Amino acid sequence: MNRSIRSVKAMEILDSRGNPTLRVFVGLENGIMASASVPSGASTGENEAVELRDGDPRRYGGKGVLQAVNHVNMLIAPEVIGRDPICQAEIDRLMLELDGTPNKGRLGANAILGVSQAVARAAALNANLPLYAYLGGPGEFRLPMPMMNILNGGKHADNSVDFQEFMIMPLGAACFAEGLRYCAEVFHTLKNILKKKGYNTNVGDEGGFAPNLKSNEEACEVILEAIEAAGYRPGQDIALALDPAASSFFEAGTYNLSKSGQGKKSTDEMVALYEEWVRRYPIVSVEDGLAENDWPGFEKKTALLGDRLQIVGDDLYVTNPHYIRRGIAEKASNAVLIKLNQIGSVTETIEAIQLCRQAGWAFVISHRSGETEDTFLADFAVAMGGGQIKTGSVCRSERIAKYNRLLEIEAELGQVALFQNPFGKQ
Ligand SMILES: C=C(OP(=O)(O)O)C(=O)O
Ligand SMILES: [Mg+2]
Repeated sequence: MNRSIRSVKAMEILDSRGNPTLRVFVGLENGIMASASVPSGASTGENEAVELRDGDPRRYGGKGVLQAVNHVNMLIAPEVIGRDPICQAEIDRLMLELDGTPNKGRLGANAILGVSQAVARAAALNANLPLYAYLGGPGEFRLPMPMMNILNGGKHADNSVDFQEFMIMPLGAACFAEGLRYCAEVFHTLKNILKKKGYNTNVGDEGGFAPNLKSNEEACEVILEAIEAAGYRPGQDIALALDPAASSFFEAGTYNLSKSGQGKKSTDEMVALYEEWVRRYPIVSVEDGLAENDWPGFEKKTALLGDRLQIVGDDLYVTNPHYIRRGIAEKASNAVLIKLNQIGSVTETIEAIQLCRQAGWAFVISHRSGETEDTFLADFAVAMGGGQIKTGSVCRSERIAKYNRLLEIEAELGQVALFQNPFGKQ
């Protein structure tokens, strides 16, 4: 049966923050129909590919995406129709050429990524394979270790915490399902502890609690208390990971911890703070501990702590092979956060991951703070085999959808499913 692409159509839907985003449908001549939805960040890196928004204040305060929808329907569709969906790289390259800008500013990275992901899904359905098996091949059966955000601050929450994400990693769990259970139990225990201490238990954009704590340190301490109260050993069973998202509090050359009232810090003082925290708390990973343009700071931090700590670049690299190459040459970190919509196509995201593999660097597949119910990310994490995923807490359905998909994949893989501590034995 003819599997070539018969239709490409986009529509405007809402994401988890109630902001517009795209859903793209790709139909094949043989009747197969696939769709994919595009996420959206809040603490965005300045070099991310362009998320095209209409800017018309009469619709969603200017955040509408009808232009991007129109670009899919009127400009991309005529070029992609008739092509073979298994030619992912060719279709992605074609869209880049059609866009013609270095940052996808004409068509919009949201338009291009929606098509790119829907094409991958259509090809997987056509091959009668689950998406993870189509993208990863028969040798990929590693489930990712959750890096679960359970306490929010920064731009993701209206509270007194400067650092954006305090996460837990169930390093001692024997399988993904068990790891997810560890995390869910700690999440519920944390809620009770926060309540008892008189804090609110509202949640931030990714579903972590957003209490008005007295300091950033208190966030680590209350989570450690929850890990122990839930019956786990901090560091062995469950470790901590942070994403301060430091670009969001970097002002005029200093790190301004204004939400907590802890004052301004220089790069050296921030590095010293992380060194102290790594000694005090069982922290295994810090993402964006410094701002996106603080390359010398990242180098210093990696030289000092890189043998003990996973140092992840998110805003620093924006999933862009160009910046990842620079990071590898300058030893600016030892890991990369991977977000499909920062670069804007499946092929370029895989290229970014290839660079990490070649350098012996770790990579963490990540959601955005604005998500949809799409579970592409879960399959993608298994297919890429990096063994780590960041996809929020367990009280928001758009995040749980990814966890539930990973549970399905683990069950489907059965005996061959692999779940490993990415940092070796604790
Ligand atoms: C997921 C993140 O947040 P956002 O999507 O807002 O960039 C992050 O910074 O890692
Ligand atoms: Mg980040």
